[in-house]
Amino acid sequence: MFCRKLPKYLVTLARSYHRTGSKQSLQASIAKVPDNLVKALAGIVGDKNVSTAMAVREQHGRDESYHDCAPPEVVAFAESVEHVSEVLKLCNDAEVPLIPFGSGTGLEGGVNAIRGGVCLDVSKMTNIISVHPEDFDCTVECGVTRNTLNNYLRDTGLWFPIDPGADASLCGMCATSASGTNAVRYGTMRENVMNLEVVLADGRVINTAGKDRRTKKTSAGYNLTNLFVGSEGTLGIITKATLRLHGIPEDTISAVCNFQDVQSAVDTTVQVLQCGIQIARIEFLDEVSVDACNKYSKLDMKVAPSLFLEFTGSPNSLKDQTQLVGDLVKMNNGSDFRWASDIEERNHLWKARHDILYACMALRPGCKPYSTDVCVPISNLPEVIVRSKEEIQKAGVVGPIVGHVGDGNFHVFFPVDQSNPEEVKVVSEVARKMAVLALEFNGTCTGEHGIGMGKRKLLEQEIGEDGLDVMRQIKATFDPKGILNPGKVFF
Ligand SMILES: Cc1cc2c(cc1C)N(C[C@H](O)[C@H](O)[C@H](O)COP(=O)(O)OP(=O)(O)OC[C@H]1O[C@@H](n3cnc4c(N)ncnc43)[C@H](O)[C@@H]1O)c1[nH]c(=O)[nH]c(=O)c1N2
Ligand SMILES: CC(C)C(=O)C(=O)O
Ligand SMILES: [Mn+2]
Repeated sequence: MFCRKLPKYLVTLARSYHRTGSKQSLQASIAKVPDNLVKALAGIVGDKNVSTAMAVREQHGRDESYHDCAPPEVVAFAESVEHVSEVLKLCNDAEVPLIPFGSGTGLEGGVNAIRGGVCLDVSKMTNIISVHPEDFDCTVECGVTRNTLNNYLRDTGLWFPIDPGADASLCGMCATSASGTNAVRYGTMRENVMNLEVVLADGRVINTAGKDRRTKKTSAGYNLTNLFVGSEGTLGIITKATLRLHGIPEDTISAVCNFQDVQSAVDTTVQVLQCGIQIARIEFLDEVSVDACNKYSKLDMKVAPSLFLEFTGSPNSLKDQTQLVGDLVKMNNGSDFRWASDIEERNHLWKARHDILYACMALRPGCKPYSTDVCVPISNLPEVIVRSKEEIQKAGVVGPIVGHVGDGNFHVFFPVDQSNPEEVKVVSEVARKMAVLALEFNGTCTGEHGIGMGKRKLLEQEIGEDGLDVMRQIKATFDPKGILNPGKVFF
């Protein structure tokens, strides 16, 4: 059976672990922890659910980003909220870092165990607990991915539209406040989460909106739900999410068109939104991204700044929307409107869009993605994109631009050779300048990928010293011993 009270020597080890300054002494004390901790962990989750094998640790010590792998000391797989709660009590008592792991598709090094400790993988918790079609909501366990949920929902005529491209876990998506190509129509995770079950650092289990509550609105006290959305595993482990569902649209048409320059494409986007057109998706690709996309996804688009569009609704509303958008495209000298109405053609187009990260990496085989993620008010978008492109060109690096431009959000996916520190430095500097530019234009350094390890300095610039102090106080309230994903969001 699991022993809840930790042996005294383990507690002492854990304390010295926290006090040690140098990396070497830190590692030395970590190295002694696993044998005992592993035993205690196995007592909770079972032998088959604990691993110290290097291959498993390495798999869990990195996400899809360029950040160096930082393997945890141990990986434990939870199968229930009780497991999560007991593991947290154990780590909290021993003051050992604990890093939640969803599906590892993050882009800011969120799962990297930069201070060692235990990785708690929650991907085995895959129950879809309830679906209420008449109320447009569902409740899922943390390991359910968005594709699994949408396959499950297929016969109900409903779907969960938040779509970060990757088949991420839905609670990982809560943890990073993910969004993607559908946000212009449906919002982000923030607007689509109604309640969360969260295990706190000391093992207590709370429901952020109260147990079993699933209302469309609430004014009951502080908004704990949205405090945990975007908390990146630093405040608690999300074990269940109650999510809003939406009706699958009656009809869908997609289109691609291209422009003479970046400015015209982005101006068109701004005008579409300012006209109040309820577009389902509007994505920008610059000529470098289009070229990458053509090569990787076997498309033959004109290599020019382009918009990928999607319209949904009744046949009549589709007619109105497409006509109006067509006029705006023409007004901005856009051309080559290509429609994709049959499902295969549409799927191919959007698959190409979702594969863009890999398409950009294929421009320089062996490189890892360094992704920027700034977001600005839509009216500032044309200037920020144009000036960002100038910075990329000045630095002489490959920097394809792809944007959820309907939200004022865009990325540069720099393929970066991690083994070349000079190159990493140049790319980091362009990314930093872009973020600072976005801040000057009333924007944020991250629209959807989160702070993780890569944007901690920028967070201070964005929120200000006092704002950051309040965030630290919140962290200390939820996690007084600082065991939850240490070194993320803050230094
Ligand atoms: C090809 C491709 C394309 C995209 C993206 C990735 C990739 C590989 N992403 C990024 C990514 O999919 C997104 O960050 C997911 O929300 C991460 O979910 P995971 O389950 O993989 O979390 P992952 O395991 O990577 O963890 C991410 C962070 O959340 C924490 N965490 C995970 N599960 C938790 C839980 N249950 N409780 C508490 N904390 C938890 C982790 O500790 C970590 O800090 C993205 N994103 C986006 O917003 N828009 C986009 O367009 C894209 N596009
Ligand atoms: C590829 C990922 C990082 C993304 O955010 C996107 O495609 O929009
Ligand atoms: Mn994105």
